[in-house]
Amino acid sequence: MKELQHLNKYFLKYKKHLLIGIVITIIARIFLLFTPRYIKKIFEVVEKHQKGLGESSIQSELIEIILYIVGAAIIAGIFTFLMRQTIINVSRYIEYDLKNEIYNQYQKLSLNFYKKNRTGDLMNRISEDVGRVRMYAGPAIMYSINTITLFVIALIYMFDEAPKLTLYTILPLPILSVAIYKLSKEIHKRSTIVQQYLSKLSTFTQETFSGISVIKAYGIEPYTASSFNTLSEASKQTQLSLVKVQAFFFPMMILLIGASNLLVIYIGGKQYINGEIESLGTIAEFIIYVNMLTWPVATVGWVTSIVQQAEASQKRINEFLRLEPEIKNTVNIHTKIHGNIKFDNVFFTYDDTNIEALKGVSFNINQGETLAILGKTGSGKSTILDLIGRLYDVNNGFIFIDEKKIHQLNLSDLRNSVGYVPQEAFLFSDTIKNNIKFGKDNATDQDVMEAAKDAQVHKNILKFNKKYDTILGERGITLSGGQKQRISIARAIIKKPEILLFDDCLSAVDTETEEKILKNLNRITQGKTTIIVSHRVSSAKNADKIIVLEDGKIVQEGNHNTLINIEGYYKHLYLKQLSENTGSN
Ligand SMILES: Nc1ncnc2c1ncn2[C@@H]1O[C@H](COP(=O)(O)OP(=O)(O)OP(=O)(O)O)[C@@H](O)[C@H]1O
Repeated sequence: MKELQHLNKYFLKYKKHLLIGIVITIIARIFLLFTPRYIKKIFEVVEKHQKGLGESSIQSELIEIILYIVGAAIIAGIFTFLMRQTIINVSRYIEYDLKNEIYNQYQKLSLNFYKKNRTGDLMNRISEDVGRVRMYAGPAIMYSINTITLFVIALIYMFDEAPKLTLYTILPLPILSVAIYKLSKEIHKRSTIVQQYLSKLSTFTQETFSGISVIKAYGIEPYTASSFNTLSEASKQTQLSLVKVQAFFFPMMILLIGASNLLVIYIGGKQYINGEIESLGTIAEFIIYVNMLTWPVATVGWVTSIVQQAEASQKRINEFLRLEPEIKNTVNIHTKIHGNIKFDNVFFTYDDTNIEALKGVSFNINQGETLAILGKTGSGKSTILDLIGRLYDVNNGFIFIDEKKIHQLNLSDLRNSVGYVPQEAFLFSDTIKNNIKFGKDNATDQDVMEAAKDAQVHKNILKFNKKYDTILGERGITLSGGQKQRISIARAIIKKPEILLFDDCLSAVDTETEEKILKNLNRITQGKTTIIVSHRVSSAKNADKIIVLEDGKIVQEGNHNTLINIEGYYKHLYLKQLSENTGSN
């Protein structure tokens, strides 16, 4: 129960609802327990009739009792409804709060966390694990209060009436409870395996459908179909094995209720014959008690297993909730960012791969200047951009923004001042307009259009039927690589940030469009600090400063005019691309 203590703060938050729920449960059970006692009274009235009491008085007594029974049942019904409305509702509130807590924590955690944990696992903890914890926060608590109330009140009545018969009646109940506990555990074990297979099946189908064009192009449909068959066959077997155990549940309940009923009739009958109990009504009353108590007793086993599952799930949830984000904001006051950037002997190694991506990189750019970074693939270009957005912290050396060490800046101010266009454009399944506005929520339609024009994608958008309201992604149209890149550029420039980072984001557009975009960027980025990572000299040639990286180190530094006159990577690339262009003209 240690892990579940995490929920105490929520119980405290909803204590009023819970207390009302508990009181309502107790009232509901008290009214429910009226029925057996009145049934006994009916027997007694009939017995009186046998002893020769007047017909009309018996009739009115019977009608009175029946009215009591109906009245008690209606009240018990209303309170049972309210019981679910309070306690189960609390569990839904807690489920909502817990999901939000986990989601907010996920958002705070750094990129490394996402690399170490699979998306499926993150999703499971926020959906299935929270679902199991909810079963503890609602149904488990409700059934426990229910059982305790019912048991205490019923046992008081029963002992008062016939102590010996009571002992015999409740004898099989602990056996039932233990049996249900064992069965619930087995059901849980098997349903976990069923769940695993279901998620394997959905991952498989999802991947197949996402990669359907590759599958069709390679003609491997029969192979994927047979893999699917094997997987679904295994899944079917796990389902069948689960159903087998589940099938035991009700027969076992019926068997044990039957055994208790038999004991009541046998022992009660003997006691009646011996004169130990006065009325046959007592036996009828006890049979109803047995039937009333069986389900709550069965739930003791069920609830125990729910609590165990919830404890295990909460443990998994707590593992993530206790994680401290690696990148933390330590500055609460706002910091204005101007855009002077300085790298001072920066070293950076990726945790998971142990790859040393930057080895003593130093450079600086003043506010409003443009820096181009070139270099072979894997030389560390994107890493520099990630470090400026503080997606990672450096291992050694310093990054200064406006003469302040980067970790001395308010993190959200820093990120709000950065417009980042990643190497692989990521667009949401939403309208084109919302994808562009993503960087600036309050942007007007005019702003969106301006940004799209500057990114040279406006004309393309107008060709779609619904123009800016065209839905992208799974539910909508698929864009070409170049169109995606340009929408991603529009998203960054609409923000009008102080620092713009372009990570090889013109690779999929033709050189003519590239030229136009660069011309627009030149205008837009006046006064803004811009870093362009590229493999093309055409993107770099107008930059105030160019650096060439090789294996995490700066090997060349200068501007276009100086670098084309020095032997090295830049001149080599320039000549190569020049000859390619003249060749193609
Ligand atoms: N998220 C990551 N986790 C682990 N290693 C990484 C990660 N990103 C990059 N690396 C490694 O760090 C090195 C530098 O990568 P980086 O992406 O900065 O290079 P790049 O110059 O931008 O390459 P490209 O031109 O192909 O985009 C590479 O060896 C790469 O394998």
